Amino acid sequence: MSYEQEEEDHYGPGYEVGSYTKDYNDGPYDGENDMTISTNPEGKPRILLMGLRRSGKSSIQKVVFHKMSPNETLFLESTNKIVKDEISNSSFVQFQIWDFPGQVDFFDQNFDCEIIFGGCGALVFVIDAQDDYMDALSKLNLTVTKAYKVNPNIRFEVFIHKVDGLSDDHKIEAQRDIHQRANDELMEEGFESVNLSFYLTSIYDHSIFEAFSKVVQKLIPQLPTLENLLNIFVSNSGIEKAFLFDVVSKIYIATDSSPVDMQSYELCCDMIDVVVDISCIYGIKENDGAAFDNQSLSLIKLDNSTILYLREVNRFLALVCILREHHFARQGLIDYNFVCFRQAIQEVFEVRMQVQQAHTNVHNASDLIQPLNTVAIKD
Ligand SMILES: Nc1nc2c(ncn2[C@@H]2O[C@H](COP(=O)(O)OP(=O)(O)OP(=O)(O)O)[C@@H](O)[C@H]2O)c(=O)[nH]1
Repeated sequence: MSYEQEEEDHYGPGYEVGSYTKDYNDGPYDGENDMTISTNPEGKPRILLMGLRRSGKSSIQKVVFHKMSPNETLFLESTNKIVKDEISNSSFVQFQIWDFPGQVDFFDQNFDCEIIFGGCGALVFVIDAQDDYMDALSKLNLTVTKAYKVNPNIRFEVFIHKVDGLSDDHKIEAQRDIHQRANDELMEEGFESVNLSFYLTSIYDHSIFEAFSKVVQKLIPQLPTLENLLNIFVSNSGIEKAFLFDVVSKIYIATDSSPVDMQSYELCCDMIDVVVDISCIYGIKENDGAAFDNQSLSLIKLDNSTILYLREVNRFLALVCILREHHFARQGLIDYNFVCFRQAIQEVFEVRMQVQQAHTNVHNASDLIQPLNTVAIKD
């Protein structure tokens, strides 16, 4: 339905929304005591967190996925074995994060590169920008070249981390310098086809959530479909910007194709916090006491004639939109288009579920005859 023809919109308030999501098991579980790890049997993408000691790997994982407040990370102990964390809190955000100890030694015979890098979707390398980063750059080079030889499909993501302590000029300079040195070194060694992406991050602001959103998005094969749906939705509803959020982690798994500015993203994150907090305090506790359900909806009017509008998409996903107040006069149209959008998302889920099911069946069958490290990880 187009923005111009809103007169005819009808939608029923009692529409049924199914959820195609699984229950999730939150919380970390310890990995094995050694470095011999088997591949994830469900074929979920795996994200590796690597970097020197105290660069901030565990803090990132705890803040983004376990709601730890940044100040509490001061008390985190050093990781001395691989910690595997299953992130399955949304149908689209399902992956494993493996947090590596800073002193990991690739030449240790317990470190099986084939298994570790073979089943990996993305490798996040964390560099402490407040420290001298020359050692980190050598380790980055060693890690990337080792991993690339085993699996050239890995996405390499470099977090230039702890930038909260740096001035704006210093940040830009650090990024330029690290970018140049890392790429020059790879070129010299003949790895010119390796592509590194760089992000300036800190756990003390939203930059770490934004960066992780981009890392995760690259692992979602349905991303172009989701972006397309969002583009259609915003252009027909008079909306300026829309984010599809994973509510628990506040990672956005897709947005429309207009550029993302940090302020808009932060506003939307804050809105999710408000909705979840209010629901937790005043919401009616049903069976599972969830603070976010299929009735979740919120509207916030800002004093600059802007509206933030949140709607539940499924048990784990929310759509958060930013629009001008006068466009919200046509709320009926927006809501009707939203119902169409939600329906389309469900169809994407259904297809995805079928593909995953088929993948699991193939995987189970192939387990009998082939070693685990040859199993495809991506959906
Ligand atoms: N200023 C600042 N400090 C941070 C940031 N992220 C992490 N830290 C601090 O960095 C220190 C080390 O963090 P960890 O998460 O334990 O580092 P790690 O890389 O997991 O360390 P290992 O387990 O030894 O490999 C902690 O004191 C954190 O509070 C950040 O964005 N900014």
